[in-house]
Amino acid sequence: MIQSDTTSGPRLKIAMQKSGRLSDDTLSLLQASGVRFNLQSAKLIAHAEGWPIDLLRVRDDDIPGLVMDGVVDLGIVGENVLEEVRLERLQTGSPADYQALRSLDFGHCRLSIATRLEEHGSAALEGRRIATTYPYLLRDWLRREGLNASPVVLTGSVEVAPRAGLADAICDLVSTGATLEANGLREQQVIFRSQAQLIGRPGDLSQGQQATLDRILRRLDGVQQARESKYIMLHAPKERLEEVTALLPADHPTVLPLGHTDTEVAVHAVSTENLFWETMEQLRELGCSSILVLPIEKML
Ligand SMILES: Nc1ncnc2c1ncn2[C@@H]1O[C@H](COP(=O)(O)OP(=O)(O)OP(=O)(O)O)[C@@H](O)[C@H]1O
Ligand SMILES: O=P(O)(O)OC[C@H]1O[C@H](OP(=O)(O)OP(=O)(O)O)[C@H](O)[C@@H]1O
Ligand SMILES: [Mg+2]
Repeated sequence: MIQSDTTSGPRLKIAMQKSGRLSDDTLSLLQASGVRFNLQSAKLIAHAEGWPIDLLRVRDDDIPGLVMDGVVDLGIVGENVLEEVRLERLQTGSPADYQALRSLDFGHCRLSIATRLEEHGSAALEGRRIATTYPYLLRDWLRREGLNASPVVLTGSVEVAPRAGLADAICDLVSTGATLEANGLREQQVIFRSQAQLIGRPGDLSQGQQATLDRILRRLDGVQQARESKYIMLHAPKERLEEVTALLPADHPTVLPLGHTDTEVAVHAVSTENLFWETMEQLRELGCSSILVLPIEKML
């Protein structure tokens, strides 16, 4: 049978974390791109409404391998897990290739070595035991630093290991630092920085799958761009217009006449950065009024 449209042929399979830190942001991003799923909590697979896309909801640790083995076409996963699995697979001789498609600007965290408050510096790690869920990333860093220390592999509750006498230090994810503080630990060294990534399997997709992916990527870019942008609106005195536009973080503001006055104009601009309070105050000093900074939902 000849398949001529993008809705026939193999569907695009995307793996995402079923339940955890990345789940809500992943679903929100897909939803903002117009890809919606009717999720039933017990089900592993969900079908997108009106798209040839299936969503597989799994443990985040399984996502890189599913992509690298070509079991799914796309995956959304933290770079920390991605790199850990890639290093492990390189050592065990399993397929470890993938395509990095987009950094998604959520799930920001860092993998850090932490010791008890009274200890200082990474030199103190020589010959010590370091508890971690990321032995491959840790060993890779120790090798590059020329340090001899022994990873103690734990699957959870890494932060209690020093208190429990299981290790002298830990190597774990940090975001706000609250977990370290609550456990009397001090962050000594960041060894890896991470955010969520969209990755693709190695090899070519079918024509229809590629068309679906291209469409999603364009929309994701639009969502990301919109999230980073603001719509600025204000009324400006005509005679200070040049000074006003020079202050705006935007290239080509639109200038419109106002019905009720000849001395003022409306200025509208899309800015790729936020408008700081200081700039708003300077605009006020130039005689601007009704200064609004609005979020943008979509951009194409
Ligand atoms: N405190 C944090 N702040 C921001 N992002 C984080 C934080 N902790 C983890 N992450 C990111 O979110 C990912 C998932 O974290 P989570 O704690 O949900 O994983 P998990 O417990 O291993 O889940 P799973 O049950 O899927 O294996 C991490 O691999 C990391 O990329
Ligand atoms: O620096 P903080 O903001 O305190 O974040 C760090 C904590 O967040 C993650 O755990 P999570 O809360 O996801 O729970 P888990 O360890 O049970 O997965 C990570 O494993 C740390 O324990
Ligand atoms: Mg996990």
